[in-house]
Amino acid sequence: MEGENAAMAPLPEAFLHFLEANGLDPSLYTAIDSTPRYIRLKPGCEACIEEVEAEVKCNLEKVEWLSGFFSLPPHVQIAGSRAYREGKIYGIDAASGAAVMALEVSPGDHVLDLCAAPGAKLCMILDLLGDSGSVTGVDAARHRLAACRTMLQKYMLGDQCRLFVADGTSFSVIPTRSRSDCESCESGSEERVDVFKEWTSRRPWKERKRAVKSGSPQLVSSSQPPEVIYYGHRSGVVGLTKGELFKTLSDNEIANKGYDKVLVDAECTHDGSVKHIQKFEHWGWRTLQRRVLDAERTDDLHALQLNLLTNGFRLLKVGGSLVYSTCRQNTLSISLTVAQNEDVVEQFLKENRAAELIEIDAARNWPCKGGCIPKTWRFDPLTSRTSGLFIAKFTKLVFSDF
Ligand SMILES: C[S@@+](CC[C@H](N)C(=O)[O-])C[C@H]1O[C@@H](n2cnc3c(N)ncnc32)[C@H](O)[C@@H]1O
Repeated sequence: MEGENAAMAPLPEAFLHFLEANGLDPSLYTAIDSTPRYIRLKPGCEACIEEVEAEVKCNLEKVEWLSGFFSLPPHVQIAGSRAYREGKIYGIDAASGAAVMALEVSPGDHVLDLCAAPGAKLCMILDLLGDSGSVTGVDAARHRLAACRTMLQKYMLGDQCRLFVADGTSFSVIPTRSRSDCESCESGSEERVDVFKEWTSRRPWKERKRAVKSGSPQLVSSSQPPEVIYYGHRSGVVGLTKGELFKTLSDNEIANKGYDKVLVDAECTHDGSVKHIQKFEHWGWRTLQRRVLDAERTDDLHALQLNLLTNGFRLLKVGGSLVYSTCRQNTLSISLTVAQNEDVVEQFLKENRAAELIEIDAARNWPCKGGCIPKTWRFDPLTSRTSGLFIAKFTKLVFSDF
């Protein structure tokens, strides 16, 4: 009820200008929210569709363009269902699923997810990876990454995964492709001390103390060293020394030993969901101006996104591919602004001569539209019936001066 009343109230002039400047239809904000909810079945759990339907008392509609995905009415809650609690289904928007599919993960790939928490895409990548390869998840928010660790455990996906609390704009840890990657592993038969043992959930007192000290949720800064908060026994961490795990390589070495695939699912701090915008009715439109439309904040966000994309690309090996996406879990997002998407892509291409924008072939069958620059794509919430997403894919060319 509250939502309906707010949805009918007129939008302030400044916000309308903002939408117009970004080619966004104001009806996004006046329409009643009818975007469906999506779930993804855990591979192997195909037989539980009827069980879920019975529990949530509605039919699951197969998403024809995205394997393993189903839509259900927006009001249906899945969190209380047995299938969800038992790790047979995931709650993940279909557009987010498309971003993962654009990566074209193959068995054996070493994948970096630079803004990984809370982990819906990371889990999907792991489900696609098969028995070899690894996934490295990085996030600057410790509490969010801890939730991601819980998710890995719930869905029993942690074996080939490692998680780092770190600033993605300066993160530098490369994948362990083989034991011979770290020369000292081969050095003689003397016993190696101080190596990472099997991961255990029992935390050493030092780490517990640090967590208590850090108190309220906060983001790590680029000056803080990365901290590994989880690693599976086939993630390439067990048996390495700290020095080997955090060894820094030159950009030339990374060109051979970097990640095969990188996902930069960049931060978009502004919550532009209808529900959030409606809150400004209560807080006042001046607050909206300050918190959402403020040019300085938008510039900061643009710089963060560009830096995340640039560092993700630095960690990619030559011939590998990187997907850049901006989306929100909330319905009807203003993450589709030009500043957060095409502008970032354009500036990145100008500054990185080894980067080439490439086609996402599968997108031709998705309910998305071309972005403002060729080969980029937008899931418009109104027409795609998803939460909205911008997506671009790059490859790394051989270039002598990167
Ligand atoms: C859009 S969310 C990612 C959603 C995630 N990929 C998923 O599928 O669940 C963006 C994430 O970026 C993280 N973030 C923000 N600034 C960051 C930074 N400098 N380095 C790494 N992560 C950052 C936020 O903590 C947030 O979890």
